Amino acid sequence: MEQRKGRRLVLFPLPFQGHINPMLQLANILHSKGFSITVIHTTFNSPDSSQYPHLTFCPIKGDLSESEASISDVVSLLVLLNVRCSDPFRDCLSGLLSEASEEEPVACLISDAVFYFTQGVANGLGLPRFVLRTGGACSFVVFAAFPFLKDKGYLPVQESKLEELVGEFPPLKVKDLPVVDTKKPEKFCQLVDRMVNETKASSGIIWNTFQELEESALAKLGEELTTRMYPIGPFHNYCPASSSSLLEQDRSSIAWLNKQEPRSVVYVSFGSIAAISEADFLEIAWGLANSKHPFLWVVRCGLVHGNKWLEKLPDRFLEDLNGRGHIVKWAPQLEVLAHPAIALFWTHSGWNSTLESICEGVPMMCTPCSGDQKVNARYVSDVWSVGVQVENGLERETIGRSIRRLMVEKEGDEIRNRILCLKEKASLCLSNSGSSFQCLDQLVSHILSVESIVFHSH
Ligand SMILES: O=c1ccn([C@@H]2O[C@H](COP(=O)(O)OP(=O)(O)O[C@H]3O[C@H](CO)[C@@H](O)[C@H](O)[C@H]3O)[C@@H](O)[C@H]2O)c(=O)[nH]1
Repeated sequence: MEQRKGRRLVLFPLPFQGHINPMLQLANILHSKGFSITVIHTTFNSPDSSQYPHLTFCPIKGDLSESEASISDVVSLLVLLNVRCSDPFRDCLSGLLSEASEEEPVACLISDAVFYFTQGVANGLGLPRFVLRTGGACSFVVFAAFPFLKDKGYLPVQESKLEELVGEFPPLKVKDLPVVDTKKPEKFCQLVDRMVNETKASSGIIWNTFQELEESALAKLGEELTTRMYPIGPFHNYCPASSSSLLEQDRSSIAWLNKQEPRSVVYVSFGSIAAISEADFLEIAWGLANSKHPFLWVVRCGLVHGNKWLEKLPDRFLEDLNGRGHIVKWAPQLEVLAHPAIALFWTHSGWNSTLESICEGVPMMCTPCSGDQKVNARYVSDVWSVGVQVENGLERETIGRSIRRLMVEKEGDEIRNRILCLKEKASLCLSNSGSSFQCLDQLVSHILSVESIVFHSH
């Protein structure tokens, strides 16, 4: 722990698991650098403050009503959050600024890129805002190019062009563009534009990635943006365990893994938001059962459209597998990926899952569902070559073939060797002279320098 800096930072995570985890990891990292931290959060999906006694938590009120919180269209939900949080967030932040002691002034706000409204609030209060982008740089490059992609006719995506290459963004195909299935595609484009523009207007962008992984995407952004960038990830490698889970992690996963052979298990999880059809659910179930490999499968409540949990699983499905399959509602994913029994991660390619898999050297089988996941999956399969993608629909035969490619065939060994190299780089970048280590020091200096401007203006 470094000497206290006498400065407080205010953090504001977007209230979803894939965004809360990296923001609270960042809170820990900056706390260890000597800053005091206040986390402003919504009451919707509020983090468990008891896990973080060293941080101060400040809930805002009146963010989402119960019926609003259950809106299933993710774009509508994100836009609504930006509207509903605006007033209570401003009140909360200005309260914190006026209460702040002279010995410990607030240096800056760090908020999620998707909370675009916070840039205006910070400007109004004379407080510098840094952005945390929880996704990768590779997808952000594409989001930033949405106006260009519209001009060129790639967007909105046309069914007949799905397999075409997007010439300006190799190796992306039209089907890899990070669009979201929504009733309001226009609203989605506006959301992306606002996220990108307000991020560009910020004092700096903090990335949960590392230079060696996304060299070219970061370089491209460096040419396009004047905003300073700080790739200081992978965040979760700084501190051992993530305790920001909104759902209870089922420890039976580890007890079950302890009984499996080394490097034998397929771990299947599609993150905290993705939902799949009943038909896909059954194909996955049969694909796993037929593969003959042991599997640990996270089936979240609500993962299958219109279902509570496992009601559509065929009768005696697990019993007939004689212990070869284990299903939980939520797993301690970091511990699972680090377990020696894990051979393969079948993922929806959320950015956190992708990074976590790289850091443990676990090859990936990708079925992206939405948004940035499609870009991440293409990078996993075609740029870093550390996994394969199950393309053109989920069918038990193609699932079986993909599992075999990774578990049995020579290609699988090559993929494993490549991801072990990346794992090594992910750990080196945090060492004393590593790229993320150095960027973190630069970020700390930058935060300390912007603070002095505000300090005098208050
Ligand atoms: O059983 C589980 C499953 C997941 N996790 C954790 O939950 C997080 C999930 O994050 P991620 O893999 O990024 O998936 P999403 O929850 O889908 O994340 C959202 O946020 C990401 C970061 O912005 C985006 O890349 C995704 O597209 C978006 O859906 C990870 O830290 C996992 O370790 C668990 O702890 N237990």
